[in-house]
Amino acid sequence: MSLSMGAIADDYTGASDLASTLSSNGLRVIQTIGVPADDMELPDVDAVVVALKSRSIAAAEAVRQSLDAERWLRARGASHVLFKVCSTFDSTARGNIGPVTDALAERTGAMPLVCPAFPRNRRTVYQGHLFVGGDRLDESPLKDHPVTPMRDSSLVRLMATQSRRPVALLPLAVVRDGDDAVRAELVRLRVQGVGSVIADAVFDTDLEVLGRVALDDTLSTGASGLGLGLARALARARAVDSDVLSMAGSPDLRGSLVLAGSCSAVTLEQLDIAERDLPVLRLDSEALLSGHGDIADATAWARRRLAEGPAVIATSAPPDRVLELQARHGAKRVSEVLEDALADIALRLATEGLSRLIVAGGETSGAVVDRLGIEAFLIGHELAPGVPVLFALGRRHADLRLVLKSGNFGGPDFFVDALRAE
Ligand SMILES: Nc1ncnc2c1ncn2[C@@H]1O[C@H](COP(=O)(O)OP(=O)(O)O)[C@@H](O)[C@H]1O
Ligand SMILES: O=C(O)[C@@H](O)C(=O)COP(=O)(O)O
Repeated sequence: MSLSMGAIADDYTGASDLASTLSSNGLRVIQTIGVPADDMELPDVDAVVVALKSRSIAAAEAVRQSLDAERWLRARGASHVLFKVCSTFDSTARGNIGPVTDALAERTGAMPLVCPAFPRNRRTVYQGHLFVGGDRLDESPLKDHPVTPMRDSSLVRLMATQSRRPVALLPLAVVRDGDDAVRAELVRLRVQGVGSVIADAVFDTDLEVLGRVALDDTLSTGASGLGLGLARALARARAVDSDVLSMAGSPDLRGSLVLAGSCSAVTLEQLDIAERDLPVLRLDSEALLSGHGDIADATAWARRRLAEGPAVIATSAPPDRVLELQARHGAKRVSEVLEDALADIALRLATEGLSRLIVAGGETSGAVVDRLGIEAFLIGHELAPGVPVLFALGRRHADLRLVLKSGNFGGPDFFVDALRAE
């Protein structure tokens, strides 16, 4: 197996978002959880997306894991590697987008294009500013994210704060002039000693230009939009066929569990709507943090519901409640305890036999998939932009179908629609 491209994703929902985009744009794709063992047997694919859980860990550790993943991908023939970050550039002043991009770029002498645009989910970049729908990033709900609150929309500024290397902007006007104009501008920037280049992109056609040009170099950093550009360029060059699995099976909803740890405005609304049709248990986060919460009770509640149909368990809360809890217990501890609680419930119920598991939230999905010990996924069809059905591969939970939903993705009826999808 020689890969056309590889990708390193900084969280699990981000990885399945990218894998889905690569798959629906013509590549055969597999997603692995962590860097696979050297002897792991993989089907014949064009791209491997290595899912890490490195978005909010210490920068040095994120760099170490990413370099490990890169080594594995290059050893399997990937001449281009995409470092997949969030389309809302989730990161802190210390990283990890800058430090990881620097380390990967230095390994191969790359001057990566950096572009988190994902127009299908209304993330666009203009004059280096990131927009979420009609709002600048710093005025969007991402300003209240529990782990990585985003308080600036200038990607040049954000990247410059995190990176050791000079950062430049590739404006939309140049992208619109096409491949040759972009190539000429990149030569000029390289001569000036630029280390990475924030690229504007508003439509998929902009990302197609960026994808074609990015393949001249060894590395790029971006979200699924750049993945789309890369996949279309590779699929055209190699005429590969798309091989998307569909979610086979009956619409029997027994054993279908939804776990939500995302506190995004989108997930909160999806939960409110799901509650009209589905049994929803909202965990008492304060009780869990002060040691009085009972995971066994929640598991027993779900077990009873799952025998009849679907069940939803959530820790999700609005920004004022998140801040209160974090002020009392510390943000890191809150995240750890609540992610652990949902992961524990997932493991207990999966061991007894679940048919479907839908998880909302990137960090939360990471905690759950790690606890289940799943090694890799085949990518099925897309339920919503960036949210595919995943089929567990490997030694553990191989019959389980999963959906890992980024907190901000999916329409208002996502949970009910995802459960009903065949
Ligand atoms: N009630 C709550 N209060 C504070 N933090 C919470 C609460 N419920 C969940 N969290 C934490 O918020 C974080 C949400 O992040 P994540 O799962 O990545 O969602 P998203 O995809 O929306 O970013 C997790 O670390 C989760 O444990
Ligand atoms: O690029 C995106 O927006 C997603 O793929 C993603 O990474 C979202 O992260 P979470 O919101 O933490 O799931």
